[in-house]
Amino acid sequence: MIPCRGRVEVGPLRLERGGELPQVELAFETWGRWDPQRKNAVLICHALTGDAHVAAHDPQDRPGWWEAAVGPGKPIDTRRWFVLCSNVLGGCYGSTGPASPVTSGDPSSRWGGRFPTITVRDMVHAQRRLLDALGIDRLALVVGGSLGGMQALEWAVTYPDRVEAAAVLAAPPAASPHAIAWNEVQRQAIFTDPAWQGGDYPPDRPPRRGLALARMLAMTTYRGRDEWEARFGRDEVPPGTDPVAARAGDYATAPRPGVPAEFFRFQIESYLHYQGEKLVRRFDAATYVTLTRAMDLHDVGRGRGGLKGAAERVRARVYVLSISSDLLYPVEEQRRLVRALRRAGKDVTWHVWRAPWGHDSFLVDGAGVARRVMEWLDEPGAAAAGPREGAAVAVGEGRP
Ligand SMILES: CC(=O)SCCNC(=O)CCNC(=O)[C@H](O)C(C)(C)COP(=O)(O)OP(=O)(O)OC[C@H]1O[C@@H](n2cnc3c(N)ncnc32)[C@H](O)[C@@H]1OP(=O)(O)O
Ligand SMILES: N[C@@H](CCO)C(=O)O
Repeated sequence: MIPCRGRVEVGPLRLERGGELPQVELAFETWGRWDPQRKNAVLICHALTGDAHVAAHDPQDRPGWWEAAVGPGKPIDTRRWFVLCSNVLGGCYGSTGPASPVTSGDPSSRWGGRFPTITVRDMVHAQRRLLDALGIDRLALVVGGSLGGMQALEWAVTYPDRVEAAAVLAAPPAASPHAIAWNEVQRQAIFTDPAWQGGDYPPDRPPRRGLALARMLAMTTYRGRDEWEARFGRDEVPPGTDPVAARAGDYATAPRPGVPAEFFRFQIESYLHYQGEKLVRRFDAATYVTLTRAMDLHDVGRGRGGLKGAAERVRARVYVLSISSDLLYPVEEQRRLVRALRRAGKDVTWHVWRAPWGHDSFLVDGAGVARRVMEWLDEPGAAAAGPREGAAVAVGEGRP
C-alpha cells in the first residue's frame, strides 16, 4: 500500500543543461487508494512556491493549497481517484534542492548557490522515477497550473505512453521574453541583497529583503487589475497604523530601510509588503532563484523540432485553461499551444475563463477550476475509471 506521505530516493539524475545530481530525493503526499486495475492515478503538479500538501489528510491536519479541490466528495474525489503530489525537484519542501544538504544527513553541506541549473523536463524525469518507485505505471490525469501546468505539458510530451489526459492551466508552451524579464528583475532583487552571498548564506540569515521584494514584484504579475481595483481601490492605510507589522510579527516590526512613511500610504502597498514578508517566512531564496530559472528555460519544443514536433508526440487528451485576466501567461500564449495540438490532430479542449484574480485564479478558486477539469475528464471518449459525477459549469470556449 502506498503511504499518505513519504520521501523516496530516485537515484542520481543527469540534467538537461549538463551535470548530474548525485542523489535525488522527492517528498510526496497521496490521497485515496491506487487501483492498478482502474488506473485511477491523478498527479497534481504544484506552482512555484507550493508543496506536496494539496489538501488535509484528516480534520486535524492543516489545510493544503488546493483544499477545496481535493478530498472525499470534492471535485477531485478521493473516493474515486488516487491523488499524488510531489514537491518539485529543486524545491524547499522536502525534495532535493538548494536548501537541502549535498551530503545526506550533513546540514552544513547545503547546496545553496552551487545547486545546478535544472529544467521543467528534469523535474518531470525525477517525478517519473518516483512513480516507478511507487508502482504507478499510468496516469489517468496529470494536472497543474503555472509551473505545475508546464510540468503537466512536459509529462504529455515526454512520456506520451504513460499519460491518459493532461490539464494545462495558465501555462504557456514556452516562457515569453516578458515572463523571463519579470523573473530576472525578481532574481536581481535577491542578488543585490548583501545577505545573498552568492547563495551561500546561513539558513538563519537569508536575503530577506531581496526575497520579499521579489515576491512583491511577482504579485503584480499574479493578480488581477480589476480585482485590486475592487479590493483596494485608492484606499489608504489609517495614519499611524502599520497593518503589515500587526500581521507579520517580528520581521515586519524591524525598520524597513528606505521605506519612508509617505511610501507606505496605500492599502495596495501594505498588501504587497505583507505578501513579501509572508513568503520570506516560508520560502528559501536560492530555491526561488533555481525554480524561476527553470520556468524561464521552459520550452516544450526544445530539441523536438519546435512546438509542432512537441505536439505531434502527445497521445493524451489535453485540456487547456486560459485565464482572461492573466498578465503573466496571457490567453494568446495558450492559443499557440492549442493551435499546435489541433494541427497535429490531437484531442484538445480549450476554455478561456473570465476570472478577475489574474494568473493566480486557479489557486484562488481551486474548486471551480478542478470541477471544470474533472467534468472535461468525464466527457465521452475519456477512459473513465468510475461513475460519472458532477454537473456541467458554464465556461466560455476559446477559439484558436
Ligand atoms: C507551507 C506552505 O505554506 S506551502 C505552500 C502554500 N502556498 C502555495 O501553494 C502557493 C500558492 N498559493 C498562493 O500563492 C496563495 O496562497 C493564494 C494565491 C492561493 C492566495 O493568496 P493569499 O495571500 O492567501 O490571499 P490574498 O491575496 O487574499 O491575501 C490575504 C492575506 O493578505 C492580507 N491582507 C489583505 N489586505 C491587506 C492589506 N491591505 N495590508 C496588509 N495585508 C493585507 C490578509 O490579512 C491575508 O493574510 P493571511 O494570509 O495571513 O491570512
Ligand atoms: N502564486 C503561485 C505562483 C504563480 O502561480 C505560487 O506562489 O506558487
